[in-house]
Parts: sequence; C-alpha cells; structure tokens
Amino acid sequence: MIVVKDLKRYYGSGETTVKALNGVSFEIKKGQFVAIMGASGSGKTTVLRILALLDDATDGEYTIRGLQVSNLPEAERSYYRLTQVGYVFQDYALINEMTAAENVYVLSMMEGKSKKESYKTALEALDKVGLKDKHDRIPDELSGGEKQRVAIARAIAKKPDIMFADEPCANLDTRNSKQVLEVFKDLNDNYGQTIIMVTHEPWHVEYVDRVITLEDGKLVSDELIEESGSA
Ligand SMILES: Nc1ncnc2c1ncn2[C@@H]1O[C@H](COP(=O)(O)OP(=O)(O)OP(=O)(O)O)[C@@H](O)[C@H]1O
Repeated sequence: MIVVKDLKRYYGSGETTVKALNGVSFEIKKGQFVAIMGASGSGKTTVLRILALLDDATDGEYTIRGLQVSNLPEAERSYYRLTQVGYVFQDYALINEMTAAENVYVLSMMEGKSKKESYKTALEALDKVGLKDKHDRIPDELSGGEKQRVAIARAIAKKPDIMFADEPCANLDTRNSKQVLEVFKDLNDNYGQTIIMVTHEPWHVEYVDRVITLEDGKLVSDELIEESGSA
C-alpha cells in the first residue's frame, strides 16, 4: 500500500546540513499497524510528516496505493490530506470551544456533507472509541486520554486509507496510554485500519504488528511482532 524508496530529507545546506533522513526504504501493507521507533532526532517525525503529505522529501520516491503522491500538485495533495488521511498528534489539536461531536464532524462539514449526516458519522466514530456518551462535552471536561480518543474519532470519521499518529501517548499516563493504544488496536484488528505510529516507548510494541527502527536517518531494523495475546 505504501512504498518508500531511498527517501532523503536534508535541512540546511553546506557544512551545516542535517540529514534527517538519509536513504530510507520500506513497504507497508494495507491493514498493518506499524510503529516507527528510534532515539530522539533519528528521523521518526520527519518520515511520518513526509508520508502524511505534511512535508516534502529532498529526494526519493514514495507511493500510496500506487499513486506517486510525491509528485502530486499541491491542490491534489491538499484534497488527499483532507479526505484520505487521518492524523493524530500528541497535543490532540482539538478546538476548545466545540463539543466532542462538533470536533469530530467539523471536517466532514467542510467536505460539504449535511449537519445531520456529519453528526451521525461523528456519533458512530465516538462510539468506536468508547465515548458516545460524552459527545456533548467540551475538551476541558475530558481527560487527556479521552481528548486523544476524540482526536482518533475525528481521524476515523473520514474513513481514512491510512492513519498517522505522532507520539499519540506522549502526554498521557500509562492508564490513558493503554486506552488509546487499545482503541488503535481495535481499529486495526476489527476494521483493518492501516496505522503508522511514531513512539519511543518500548512497551507500546506489544500493540503493533511491526516495528521499524531508525538511527541517524537510516533504517536499522524492521521486525514483525508476534501476537503475545496479552495486549
Ligand atoms: N525544520 C527543521 N529544520 C532543521 N532541522 C530539523 C528540522 N526538523 C527536524 N530537524 C532535524 O532533523 C533530525 C530528525 O528530526 P525528527 O524530528 O524527525 O526526529 P525524531 O526521531 O522524531 O525525534 P524526537 O523523538 O525527538 O521527536 C533532527 O536532527 C532534527 O534536529
């Protein structure tokens, strides 16, 4: 589903050039739940942002479902970002003045769907993350884990091809992190959602199918994880 070939991302020029990604290649199959791991500064966020079309590569190719997204004109990239890709960030990126349901359906309304249809989709998405009964709460009335689950509901409401998550549990305690990871795992197991998640927590590995590890902008290991049954 995703093919990445010799991806490079350099920042700056001359002697001060930072090679954030220095020739990374891998393929990700539809329905995989992949963790991208590695030390701070190894290039994890950079690779995620490029695949999520939030940044451009310096060199290399990447295709999503056979579409050479690296070469798409900006208007198509923007449409793709809005409609085909789900994002979950560490700071939730919710709108404080809106309820959970409104935060979820705002994107769908931007696509031109009716309020009634958007609301129905939002409630279904909130149900999938276990928060249907809190649909009318504003973010300040929710725990960190619940806010992150609203952000996940917002991402899945548009039924994305791929969901990208950058350190989604960075601001959460263990209990809330587990709830968020269980939601991801459920979406992956029961709905075949493809998920690419950046994390630096070793214990998160038990929730994923595969771990790609980066070091200094290069891929240093790529492991399939056996289901332990404990997650
Ligand atoms: N906009 C930028 N300008 C210059 N250098 C950058 C920029 N963004 C990232 N870098 C550098 O690229 C390298 C990789 O950064 P990246 O954020 O991908 O690492 P990371 O593995 O996600 O790190 P962390 O775990 O700390 O978030 C780092 O050396 C970083 O300083």
